[in-house]
Amino acid sequence: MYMTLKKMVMESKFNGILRTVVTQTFVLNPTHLSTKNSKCIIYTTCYGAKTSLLRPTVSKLEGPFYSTSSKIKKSLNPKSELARLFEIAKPELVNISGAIALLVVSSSITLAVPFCMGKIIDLVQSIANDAMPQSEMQPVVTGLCALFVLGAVANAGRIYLLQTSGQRITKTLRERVFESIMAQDMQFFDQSATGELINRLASDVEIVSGAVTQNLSDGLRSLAQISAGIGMMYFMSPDLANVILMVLPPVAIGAVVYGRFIRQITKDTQTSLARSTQMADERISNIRTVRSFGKESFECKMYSRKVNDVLQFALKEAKAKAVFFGMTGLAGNLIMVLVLYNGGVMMHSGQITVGDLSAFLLYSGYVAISIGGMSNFFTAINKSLGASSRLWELTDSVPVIPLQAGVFPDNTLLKEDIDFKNLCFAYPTRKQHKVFSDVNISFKSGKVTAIVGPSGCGKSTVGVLLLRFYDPDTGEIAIGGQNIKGISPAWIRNNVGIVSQNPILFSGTVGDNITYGSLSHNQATMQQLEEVSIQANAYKFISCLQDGFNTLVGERGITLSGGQQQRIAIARALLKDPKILLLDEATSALDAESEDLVRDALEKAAIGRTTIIIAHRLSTVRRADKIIVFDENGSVSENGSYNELMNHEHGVFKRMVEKQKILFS
Ligand SMILES: Nc1ncnc2c1ncn2[C@@H]1O[C@H](COP(=O)(O)OP(=O)(O)OP(=O)(O)O)[C@@H](O)[C@H]1O
Repeated sequence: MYMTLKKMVMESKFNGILRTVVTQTFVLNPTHLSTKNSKCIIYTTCYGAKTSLLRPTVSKLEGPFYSTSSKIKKSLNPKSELARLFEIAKPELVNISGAIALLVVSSSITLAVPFCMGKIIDLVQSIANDAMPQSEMQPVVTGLCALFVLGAVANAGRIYLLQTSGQRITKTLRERVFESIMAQDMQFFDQSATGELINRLASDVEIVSGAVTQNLSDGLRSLAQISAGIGMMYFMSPDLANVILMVLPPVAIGAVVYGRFIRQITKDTQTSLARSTQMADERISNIRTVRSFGKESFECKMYSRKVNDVLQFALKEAKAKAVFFGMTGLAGNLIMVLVLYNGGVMMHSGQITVGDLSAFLLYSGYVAISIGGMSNFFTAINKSLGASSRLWELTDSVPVIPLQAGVFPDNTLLKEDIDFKNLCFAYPTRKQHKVFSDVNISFKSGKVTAIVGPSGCGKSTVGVLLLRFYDPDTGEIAIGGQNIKGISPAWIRNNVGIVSQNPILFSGTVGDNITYGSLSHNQATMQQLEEVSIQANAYKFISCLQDGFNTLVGERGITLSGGQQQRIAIARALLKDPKILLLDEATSALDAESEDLVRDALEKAAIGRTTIIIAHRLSTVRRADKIIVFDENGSVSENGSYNELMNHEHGVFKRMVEKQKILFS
């Protein structure tokens, strides 16, 4: 349950100093709010620029004080969908305004053409009847040419400004969406497909930014031409103009129906496009599995099915588009016929001149073409509303575990023990399956603790809870007695070095991958790189690579052996000099020599650090100071040193060791 405080006045003690904090509107999520002894304890980020833990000694909350997540969405997004859409163009307001000003210039010139043409036709007729000298024509033609050049320059300027603004909006929107994706809770990633998210970044963003720049400009031009064209028609002949207006109401009604349809179909198309991208992404990134099963043609068929879904939506859209554009085209042509017929009659009775009728015809041509332009604009805006609602879903969702909120405690806290107290937990996507029910375990500071147990008992879950990828349902995890819910997750992650069974390296160089562990803006000196590589037993092999630290590792580090990847991962983890080490069975699946090198590096790294080994094999735990044994239900069945556990005659650990027939030296 989220809460929004409209106004909060609060006195807080922070670092021993009493401070008064007043916030206007601010949103709390449930992890930030708890009550203790009837006093409100609020962990928040509202104090100054830095994140802080505010423990108010006196707190007074002034209403309204309301809750529920839907409320929050409303309070965060009071604007209409359309207003939100145009809000993303705000930073480009100057350029877009400039483009609109140039549009006014070029459209005015375009709209003046029929009027001038009408006058020229009447002038030509007068010259032909010898009522005027030929020389009258020259300044008119020269003036017209100058006007056209000005129109062309204005048009070019408009297009340049809009194109560049569109690209910048696309960039900003992509950044915003990517940032929102990066900030989401792990639960979000458990539920979302990578390909789908990539599709939002690539395709939805493009549709949205195109609509608020290029399409907006084209739409405004069409709108200006329709209004000015009709205005000029009224100026020249109100009777004839009235005839034309008969055609517009059915077009407007059709546009509303069509707009709604397009909005929905765009949502459906983008969703099914996302599904096909997701499928392609998964299969291409796992091509080895596909190939080893010989499933290439099967996958092609599956992909074909997915893109066929996209095609079906596209066909529906095409039908609607065809009807609507056919209708607007017909409306335009009807306008021309009506003008010709009624205008001809009026000219015959001397109500208008041939020049006026020609000008009127050109204006009706403009209006007809502009109705087509408006149809395009209308389509684009509605498509964009469909695509943008998928983007707002992402940017609006408030993560339950924010990346930064909470205190950054003094690093001396890291010298304290880590305790899991009365901990109950189930993964949010599998609520019915309890991984832990009332678990109590502790990790002694500076010591090595190994966790063993059958597959699926929750060993790795201990690590993800410590890293606050998820919060426990009840109970707490404390460092030095301080509940980590009040500590910034960033602080915890900065101080935990992780080496996992399958370390993921990113494409880039060896140096880039090690530097990824840096806490100072992704930067490291060559000396630092060398130091951590030596500690990780990686320096020797890196020096033998063709380009040393500048050697490219390929996607996911594919060009390196498993042992080399692990040692780079150890160097990466050591670069931030973590006080806590989380080793998720980092020595499995290696040959004996590599395993020795990795194990030696890890043993050196563990010295002086609180180390947690998630042991999937029992051979790795012998040197641990303490071993925690989980049963298949995630309960602790035993704990103690290796020798203590092996001395339990019918102990679980001893049975496990014997069962696996592991030989210890
Ligand atoms: N992200 C997740 N969403 C839902 N369930 C999960 C998730 N991750 C793990 N689980 C489930 O939680 C349980 C504990 O998983 P965990 O990975 O902690 O076990 P483990 O003891 O480390 O297993 P193994 O030794 O096989 O790696 C398992 O039943 C697993 O299927």
